[in-house]
Amino acid sequence: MSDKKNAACENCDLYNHAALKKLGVDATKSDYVVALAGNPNTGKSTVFNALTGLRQHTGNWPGKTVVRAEGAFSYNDKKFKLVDLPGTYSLLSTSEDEEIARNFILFGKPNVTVVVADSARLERNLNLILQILEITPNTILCLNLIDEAERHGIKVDERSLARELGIPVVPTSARYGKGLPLLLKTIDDMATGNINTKPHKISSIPPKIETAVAELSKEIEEQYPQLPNSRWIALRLLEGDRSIIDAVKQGTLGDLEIKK
Ligand SMILES: Nc1nc2c(ncn2[C@@H]2O[C@H](COP(=O)(O)OP(=O)(O)OP(=O)(O)O)[C@@H](O)[C@H]2O)c(=O)[nH]1
Ligand SMILES: [Mg+2]
Repeated sequence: MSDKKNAACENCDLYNHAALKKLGVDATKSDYVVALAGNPNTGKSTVFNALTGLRQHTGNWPGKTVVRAEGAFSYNDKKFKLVDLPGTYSLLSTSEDEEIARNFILFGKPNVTVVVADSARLERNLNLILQILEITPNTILCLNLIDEAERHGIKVDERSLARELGIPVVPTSARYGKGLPLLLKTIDDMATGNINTKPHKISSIPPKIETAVAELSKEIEEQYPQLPNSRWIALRLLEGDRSIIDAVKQGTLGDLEIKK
């Protein structure tokens, strides 16, 4: 093979996919942590199984994953712990599985959060995507079920979406392994700091509230220096989020932090 041919091969999907090693449940001593979040029934566990080689329960009804599952893969000689979260429509925990998902995104400090969305029902997925962008800039949108969307004549303009959201958008068809090589590469690039995002933020907050948020987040930071996202917690407290208020009252906010 000529050098030119080799160089082309190194950029092709197949080559990059070959850099993947599925490591099953052995998630010890990982270099990076990656969370899989998203609405119920969008294919999170299907992506998880494809990358780890494990067999998390999948099926065509919502609410299959009820606790978080952990697995691992290595890619380009780096070890990634992958965490499959229960499906959730929002981060304002109203049920136990939503709380599990929210707590991990908030306190598990994942290096990368992949939001797996249903391309055929993108609009209803956007609420959660925007909420996650409020918490972490290290987010990738995985536009899954692209085959289903095509079947329904829906074409998503992923470039415009990436520009509007300010994060990478990767179309996939996880059940058929399509798009996963690019997803892997994007996860790797983001974890190693080679991608800068500019996440879309929900419209600005009135100055009075902004002052209150700033004061409150300063106090939270002093009380709980280990906690990331003190601003997000301050916003939830001002909004009256019951589970966060209770955690502060009972002095268990720090306990929400998840050990890696
Ligand atoms: N056609 C098609 N089906 C898919 C694709 N990805 C996943 N599925 C199917 O969609 C269904 C749901 O997949 P899961 O991986 O269980 O979804 P989940 O997001 O983990 O669901 P919860 O755990 O309930 O939140 C399963 O029947 C999968 O086989 C895809 O790209 N195309
Ligand atoms: Mg699942």
